[in-house]
Amino acid sequence: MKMPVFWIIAGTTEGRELIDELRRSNAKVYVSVATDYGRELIEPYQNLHIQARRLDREEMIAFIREVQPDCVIDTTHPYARIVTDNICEACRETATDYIRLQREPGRLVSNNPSFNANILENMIYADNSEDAVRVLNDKTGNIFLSCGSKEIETFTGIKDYQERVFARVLPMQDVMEKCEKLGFKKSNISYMQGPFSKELNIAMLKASQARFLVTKDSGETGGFQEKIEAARELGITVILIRRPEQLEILKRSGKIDEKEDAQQHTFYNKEQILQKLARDYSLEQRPNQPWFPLFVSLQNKKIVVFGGGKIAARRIRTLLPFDANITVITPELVPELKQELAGNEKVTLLCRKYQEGDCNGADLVLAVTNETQVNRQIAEECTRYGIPVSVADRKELCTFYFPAVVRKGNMVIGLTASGEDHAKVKKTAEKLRLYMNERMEL
Ligand SMILES: C[C@@]1(CC(=O)O)C2=NC(=C\c3[nH]c(c(CCC(=O)O)c3CC(=O)O)Cc3[nH]c(c(CC(=O)O)c3CCC(=O)O)/C=C3\N/C(=C\2)[C@@H](CCC(=O)O)[C@]3(C)CC(=O)O)/[C@H]1CCC(=O)O
Ligand SMILES: NC(=O)c1ccc[n+]([C@@H]2O[C@H](COP(=O)([O-])OP(=O)(O)OC[C@H]3O[C@@H](n4cnc5c(N)ncnc54)[C@H](O)[C@@H]3O)[C@@H](O)[C@H]2O)c1
Repeated sequence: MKMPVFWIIAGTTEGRELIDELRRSNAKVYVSVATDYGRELIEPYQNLHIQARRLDREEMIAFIREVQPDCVIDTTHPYARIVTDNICEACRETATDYIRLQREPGRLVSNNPSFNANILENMIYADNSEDAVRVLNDKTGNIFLSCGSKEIETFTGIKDYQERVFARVLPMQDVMEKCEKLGFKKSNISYMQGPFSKELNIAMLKASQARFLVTKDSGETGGFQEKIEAARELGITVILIRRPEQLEILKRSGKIDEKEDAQQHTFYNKEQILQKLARDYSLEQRPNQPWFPLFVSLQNKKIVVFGGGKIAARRIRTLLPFDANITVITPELVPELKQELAGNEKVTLLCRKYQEGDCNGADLVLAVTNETQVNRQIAEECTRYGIPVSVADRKELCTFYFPAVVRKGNMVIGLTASGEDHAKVKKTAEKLRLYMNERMEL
């Protein structure tokens, strides 16, 4: 059966969760994130291909034509409108299915009925930042912006903005420079990273003597509710910048024309989306299958081992009888092993840390350092060049498993529990060693 292919445009928690759900599936998963930081947040696995680059519309079209996904899953931020527009247009141009996964809009409800009445009375909807500025220019009193720095320049359109506007933005160099350049007073801008409690919101709104709070509907995990409740408690008017209209976006993907259909393309949680992917694109979750024992000659093959601790030592000892050329790259090596290896011309020791390119020319690689990030880089380098790699702290990154080896002469048993129970493998191997030594006449 054909393997389903998905292209996920990520960058949000929802996106990362979905990507993780596909780890054990039959799908081939392409992921695009905007930055290297976004890439680092994603746990790699074998059928996952990540690219960290902002694509424009034409590049998206080219990418879809190249990898031919069954559908494109847009998990970008609800307000990342330009990206969503581009994705939709690229889907329409290539006649590819478009699916949206996004955080559920924040619920403006509470168990207390007076809350709803109260907050709705004090709420003004704006279609976008420009619209919010228009509304605010008809009003007097201080304004607290909590809608990010991306469009903060629009708010310089507010009369007396240097006096009236207070803002809370992320503590990043470029954001600080931007705010200063736009002429905001230092004392009016708070550089802070969320999440923010209701109490903190109340304190900040009080300190700025705000009569208006401007916010986007960032959904429940975005601290939306805490802001709304703080505003309600202080009797402050909320200017709510609406989410870009879903229906309008979906129509542009060329995939729908009826309102009911819009619902079928938008999902608020991963369970719903996984059901759809199973139904429409034959997505299947695969149980963990046993790995096949492949016996290969290591004679004069080049094996590179990164790390020189307890585990690396155990594995090097296991490898020695198989007559490979072993290069060990590690700043430190356990002293007993150092002695054992001294004078062994099959072993080369390089006393330094891993460097990109070290795997070049290797037939087999063992990533056994105690630095997760380094092991991961080694795995990536090997995957790029098709070199089999075993990663001691992350079985998902292994393209082969290092087995427990039980040997007597040329009789070799390689043992693995398919990565599921290492302690059991060890115990079983010990029993087999005893059996081989005591009972086998070889
Ligand atoms: C067979 C053996 C060969 C060897 O290492 O020589 C081996 N692990 C052995 C022992 C062992 N490993 C671990 C413990 C601690 C106790 C425990 O977890 O119960 C013990 C027991 C001990 O050392 O006493 C911890 C551990 N292991 C892995 C992870 C990461 C993960 O699972 O993702 C973690 C968590 C690390 C952490 O938390 O940081 C991963 C792998 N270990 C593998 C091989 C590969 C699959 C083979 C299989 O099917 O098991 C695989 C998938 C990848 C690979 O490395 O190629 C060897 C027995 C040798 C013998 O006795 O002769
Ligand atoms: N698969 C297994 O059987 C198993 C069992 C237990 C632990 N582990 C995992 O294996 C890894 C190693 O365990 P250990 O007990 O040998 O650790 P350890 O701390 O004894 O040894 C780590 C070694 O890595 C080296 N190292 C550190 N940074 C390096 C770099 N940048 N480049 C090259 N070498 C570097 C150190 O010099 C040291 O020799 C850990 O990640 C551990 O979680 C695996």
